Amino acid sequence: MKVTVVGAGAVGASCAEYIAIKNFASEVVLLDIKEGFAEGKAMDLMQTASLNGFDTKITGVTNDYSKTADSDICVITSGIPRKPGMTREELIGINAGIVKDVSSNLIKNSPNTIIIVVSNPMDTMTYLVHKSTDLPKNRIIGMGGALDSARFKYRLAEALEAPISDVDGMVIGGHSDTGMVPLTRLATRNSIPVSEFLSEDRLNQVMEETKVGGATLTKLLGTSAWYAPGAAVSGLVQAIACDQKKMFPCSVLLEGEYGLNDICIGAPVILGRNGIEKIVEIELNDAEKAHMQESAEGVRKTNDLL
Ligand SMILES: NC(=O)C1=CN([C@@H]2O[C@H](COP(=O)(O)OP(=O)(O)OC[C@H]3O[C@@H](n4cnc5c(N)ncnc54)[C@H](O)[C@@H]3O)[C@@H](O)[C@H]2O)C=CC1
Ligand SMILES: O=C([O-])CC(=O)C(=O)O
Repeated sequence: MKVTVVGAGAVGASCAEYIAIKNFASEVVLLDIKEGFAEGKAMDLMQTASLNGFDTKITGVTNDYSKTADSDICVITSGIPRKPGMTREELIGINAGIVKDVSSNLIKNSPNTIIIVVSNPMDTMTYLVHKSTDLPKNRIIGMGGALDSARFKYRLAEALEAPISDVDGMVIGGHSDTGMVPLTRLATRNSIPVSEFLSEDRLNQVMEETKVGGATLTKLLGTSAWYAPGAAVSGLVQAIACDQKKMFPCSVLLEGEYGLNDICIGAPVILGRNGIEKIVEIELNDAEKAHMQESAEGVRKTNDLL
């Protein structure tokens, strides 16, 4: 199993590290445009191999796509991150050109690859890969919901004063400060709806904290987060590489599901060796449906800027 990660910055390197530590891939290629940067990150990571007990071979290259040839999975993290006070959508001007070029170079060298898009604004970048390449829809996956759901569980556990392993929950919709749809109605602690333990006000607070999860970290760090994003990507990569048939909310091209068409937005999917093997349609209540529609309108506005 060969995985390429484009962008050896904060998220790309964290993603390569988690993939290596989980020890399921034979090879990870890190590619960056900055001279020597990916080589340096790869060497540093390889020097953790004997300490962390992994056999994955990590190599770094400067913009040499021939070294990415025949990758089973390619992750795109290249592009600029936001600074405090910015929205993800403001990154479109620079990141759209980067994602278009990078995806085209990747596919030339790995025509059978599955692409995972991370660069922001992620739903629109995922849509751009659909529009600008011939890859079938099951092989283009946007990573956002897996991260947002992890943040949702963190906030739920905090409110419940419970360990995170007691908590389950999912966030669908757009990966934006206003567009996320945390499904509080379906969230549980050990199969019991969290509404049994938390007031509506507290649940609304959890929902709001989840939606601005990325912005909160950006304010604290001065740039956006990388550990949880890297871990979330590694989870998707592992589900595909190991044919796990795991369910994650991912940005996926919808063709009628959730009443939406011609848009990439977060919905639960089953991930296995073919990439997106199924889009799971769950019954939403009226408020959740309205929230999802509103979220889609936001994503479409950003898509219109392409
Ligand atoms: N979807 C999600 O949940 C998340 C998305 N992100 C997004 O991921 C992207 C990367 O974030 P960070 O790693 O923090 O940024 P970073 O600045 O640390 O790393 C980005 C890397 O991309 C490289 N790069 C730029 N243009 C390139 C090109 N044409 N080819 C190859 N490499 C190129 C840069 O040299 C840099 O090393 C941002 O757009 C950020 O908003 C970040 C966290 C979560
Ligand atoms: O907040 C950002 O800009 C980066 C990101 O998508 C996240 O951490 O959720």
